[in-house]
Amino acid sequence: MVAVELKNVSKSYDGKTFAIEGLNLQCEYGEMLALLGPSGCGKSTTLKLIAGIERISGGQIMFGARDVSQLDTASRNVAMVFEDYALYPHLSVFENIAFPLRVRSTLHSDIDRAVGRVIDLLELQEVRDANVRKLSGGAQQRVSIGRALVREPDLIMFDEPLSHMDAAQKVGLRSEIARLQKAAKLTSVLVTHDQTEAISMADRIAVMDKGVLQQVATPAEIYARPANLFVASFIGEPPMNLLEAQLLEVRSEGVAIAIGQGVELLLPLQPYGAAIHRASSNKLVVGVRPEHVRLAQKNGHHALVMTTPIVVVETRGDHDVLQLRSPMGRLVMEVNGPSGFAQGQLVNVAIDPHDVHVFDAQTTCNLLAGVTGVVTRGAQT
Ligand SMILES: Nc1ncnc2c1ncn2[C@@H]1O[C@H](COP(=O)(O)OP(=O)(O)OP(=O)(O)O)[C@@H](O)[C@H]1O
Repeated sequence: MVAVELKNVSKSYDGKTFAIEGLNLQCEYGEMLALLGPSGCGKSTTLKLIAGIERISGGQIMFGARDVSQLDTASRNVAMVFEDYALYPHLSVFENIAFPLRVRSTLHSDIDRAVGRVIDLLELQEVRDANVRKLSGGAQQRVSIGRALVREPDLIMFDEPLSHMDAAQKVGLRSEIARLQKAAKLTSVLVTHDQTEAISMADRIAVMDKGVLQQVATPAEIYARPANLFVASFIGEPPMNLLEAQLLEVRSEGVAIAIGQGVELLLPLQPYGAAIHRASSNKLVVGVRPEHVRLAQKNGHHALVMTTPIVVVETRGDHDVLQLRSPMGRLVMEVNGPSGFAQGQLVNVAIDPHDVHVFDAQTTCNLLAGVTGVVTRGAQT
């Protein structure tokens, strides 16, 4: 069931340019939806429009069957969790969480019960009466989540909630928020520029660029089938290799394309025999994720093997990232570490046509976007 729906929503601050344009988006009950994109893509504006902090310039915002487009923040029952916690530094954990209820003049006994329940849920019993200033960043953020939860909001919005944390705190709180969100079936919107955060916490991700929604899907779907070149290059670390290519011809055994300096690759007829007709010209872009550039196996049956020099070796602990100068163009590949590879060494790499993504160079769309029944590694649509 749809909890929040944005119908053709637009927002212009200056009456000339649009910070948000024609946004259609739904968040289901109990779902965590992430708004993900680079700085300036419009995710904070979208959050403010949903919360009622900013007014829409066009379209409609629905909470269930209720049109809230013209309602102020107080009438929307939305709670916010900010990156800087926004706690009252002179108050205890208990009093910070109780604050929204005290403002509403809730009965003392009801406050004790409601705050106690939230403190249990967040496992803050041991620091219940401590001053929030004495807590770690992670614990402070849990208190601010508690303060949001105690109001029993219809929607909870997380605005870059982990930005102020160090790497270890991030990992812990990421899974903690995800656990809470699932346990309490919180309908929530997460705003983040960090793909790891979105992928690890959200049920679905809405990727935005320049105020326009690029794709909304589960993390697995987005990874396996990015809708366009923007999503392909934004999701994945190291980013997907994107190589210029050309359509040669459709043959009985596959769709022949030439990549870079004429390296021929035969794409499988199913699904490319039909999908290639969606291309607006013979100019294509082929995407290969670094983990899909593999070391060729001796006596292996590979569709495409290239011998390429290693230009750079980047050691990352459990894996190494190699930069290669291949006839296809510059390629980044990921191998298990420590790999022992060195700069200048020649390496035989293989690419499986089932692993590649093919985009229309002009429209930037994935030729398989919206094509159903195709099994891509990692996801089935
Ligand atoms: N109050 C405002 N007045 C005028 N323009 C604004 C205002 N807030 C945002 N904008 C503009 O709207 C566009 C979207 O900004 P927004 O802050 O929503 O993006 P964002 O993705 O959240 O970026 P960031 O992560 O940097 O906050 C940008 O071009 C920004 O300059």
